[in-house]
Amino acid sequence: MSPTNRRNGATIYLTPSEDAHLRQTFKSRAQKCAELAGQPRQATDASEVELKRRVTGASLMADMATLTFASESEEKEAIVAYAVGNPYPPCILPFKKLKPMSIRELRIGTHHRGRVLNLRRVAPVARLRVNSWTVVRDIDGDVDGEGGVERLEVGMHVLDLLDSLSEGQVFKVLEPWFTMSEVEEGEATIRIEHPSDLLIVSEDDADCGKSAGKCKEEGNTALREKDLLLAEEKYTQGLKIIEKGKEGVNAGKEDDKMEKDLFRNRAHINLLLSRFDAAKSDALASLTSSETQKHKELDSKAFLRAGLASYSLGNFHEAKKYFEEHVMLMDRDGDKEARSRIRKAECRIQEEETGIYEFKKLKASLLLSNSASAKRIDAASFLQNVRIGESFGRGRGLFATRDLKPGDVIMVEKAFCVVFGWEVDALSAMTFDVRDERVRVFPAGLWKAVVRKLNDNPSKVGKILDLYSDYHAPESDAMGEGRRGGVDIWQVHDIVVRNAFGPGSSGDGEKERGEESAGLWIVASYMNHSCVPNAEKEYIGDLMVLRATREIKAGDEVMHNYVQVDGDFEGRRKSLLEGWGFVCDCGLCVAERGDEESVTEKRRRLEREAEALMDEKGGSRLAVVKIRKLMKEIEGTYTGKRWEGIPRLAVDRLKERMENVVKRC
Ligand SMILES: C[S@@+](CC[C@H](N)C(=O)[O-])C[C@H]1O[C@@H](n2cnc3c(N)ncnc32)[C@H](O)[C@@H]1O
Repeated sequence: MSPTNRRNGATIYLTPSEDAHLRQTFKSRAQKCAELAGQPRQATDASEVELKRRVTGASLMADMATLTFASESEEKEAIVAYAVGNPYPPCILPFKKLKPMSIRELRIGTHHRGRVLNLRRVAPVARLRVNSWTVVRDIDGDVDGEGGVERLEVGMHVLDLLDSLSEGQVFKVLEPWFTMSEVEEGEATIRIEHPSDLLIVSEDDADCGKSAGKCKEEGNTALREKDLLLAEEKYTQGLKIIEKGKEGVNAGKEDDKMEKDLFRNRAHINLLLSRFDAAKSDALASLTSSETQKHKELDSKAFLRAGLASYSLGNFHEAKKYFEEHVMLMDRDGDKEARSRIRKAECRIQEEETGIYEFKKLKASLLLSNSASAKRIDAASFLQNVRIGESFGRGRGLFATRDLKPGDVIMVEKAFCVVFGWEVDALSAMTFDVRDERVRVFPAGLWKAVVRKLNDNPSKVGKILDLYSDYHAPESDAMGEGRRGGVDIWQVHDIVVRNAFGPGSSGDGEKERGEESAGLWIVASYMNHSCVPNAEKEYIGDLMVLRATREIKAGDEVMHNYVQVDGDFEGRRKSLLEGWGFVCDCGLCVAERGDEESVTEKRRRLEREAEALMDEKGGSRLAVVKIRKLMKEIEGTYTGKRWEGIPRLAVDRLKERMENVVKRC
């Protein structure tokens, strides 16, 4: 083990003292929280100035865990760390059912279920790497002068939301959690982990006295200024005003036209924000179905937006249909770009149905470009050779639907989400899981990206939540009537732990940043592990290509290797148990488990002897003869019926190196 925090491939080594320190940090915080549980908060009103001073200074510091690591390490590289495994659900109650509470009512270590805090930010935001914090004041307190002031801390999924709050802006914290700070030891704080638990309230709502037209104008201005979130807010406000107007008697044709305009404009914003579900529904809601030339053009635009959204969601048949409608409603017979969109959708459909791809061209395009978008391949998934089914003793698994030969493509899958190591969002972190007290390296950047993608595209939530994880929903996490949306970040965490793949290095930038690429491929996630797999993965950008390495018959389970192929039995066993929570029962593990300790030891010793001879400089015929003899002896250690048809890894490893040794002689 290295004396410092050090990354080496996907591994981060900790010294025993760093490991102990990390555990101690998280355990003592949890202990302090338990000791103070249920106690009222200590009023921080008197120290509001001090709090504000600290928040300003804090932006210069790193997160506490990071800072501690960096000071113990001689290397500059620091690693962020945080605790997981104490899940709580996001607020699922309809907002109107929540009862307002004040800061003064907060109790330490408590999730204030059924309650809501109305707050105003009164200090800058100290943005750290996996936490941010600021100071907030009760809204009601502003009125009677007695409002409490408290620190508000947010986890990594809420950083951007907190950042987007302007000073003085009003917002709600749903079912607030009052706990011990992750940033400043010994401090109590309101803490938000689920993005849906922070609700930004626009100061003007449907009763603001503005017209919908004015909102549209303001939205258009915000769009020109590239403030997409503000533009979305303005168009939504306009739509609310129209909705409210419909309840009155004066609603007319003008409102109808304005409503369609607002939907069409918002569809554009939602496309830019990658909120494809909303972009599609807004675009379709904007359709006028009128025959006038002007309206046809507007509808054509709406179909284009719906098509682009469907394409991004991977619904290529639907995308093609919308692109065709777009062309049909154009006053001319479709421009070059419009026709090329239809062709692209047709190509994707063909890939889905035939599994025929231009792999060479795709690889070449990756080499030619270094941009992030180029690594996200424009291709469809081909999944027709596999089906998901029950795998005895292993939960669900992936099975072949037809016979496949070695080298055949089993499936091709486009990533649901990937964060490349050289992208700003990439972040590997250490987690301390309070459930099994294990410290793990975790692709935190991918976690954040998946949560964001799910919050932005609810139609994808079901598929992701169906993936395997150890997550057990806390009691109140049941789907209730009128349930608010909102992704449970803890559930997504546990899914990412068990299902993320590392698509390897994707460029020099990755090495510079020291972060690993990580992604989630939905169908591939159903593949179980075998130490003698019949499939291997290759990546072209974010496209996973899975090929058969052996003969596979229709109905056979397709399995790949979760761990280093040539790792020894004990190493594999440990890594599978700690990383994926199971004991492998593949032929190789059964055979190796059946060997006596002395046999395993003898095999290792002989292999080491052979390796030492191979390492000798120059190489001689005599060495070759000796190595061959040792290999024969190793062969002799594989005895018993259980070894029939099972690869002899020690011999295979030596065989691989032998060619070079023979060449040297
Ligand atoms: C990526 S998921 C694979 C799909 C999973 N079996 C399911 O039901 O969705 C990984 C999990 O599958 C199980 N698993 C995978 N390979 C296994 C094996 N060879 N034996 C037992 N369990 C296995 C483990 O629980 C592991 O954490």
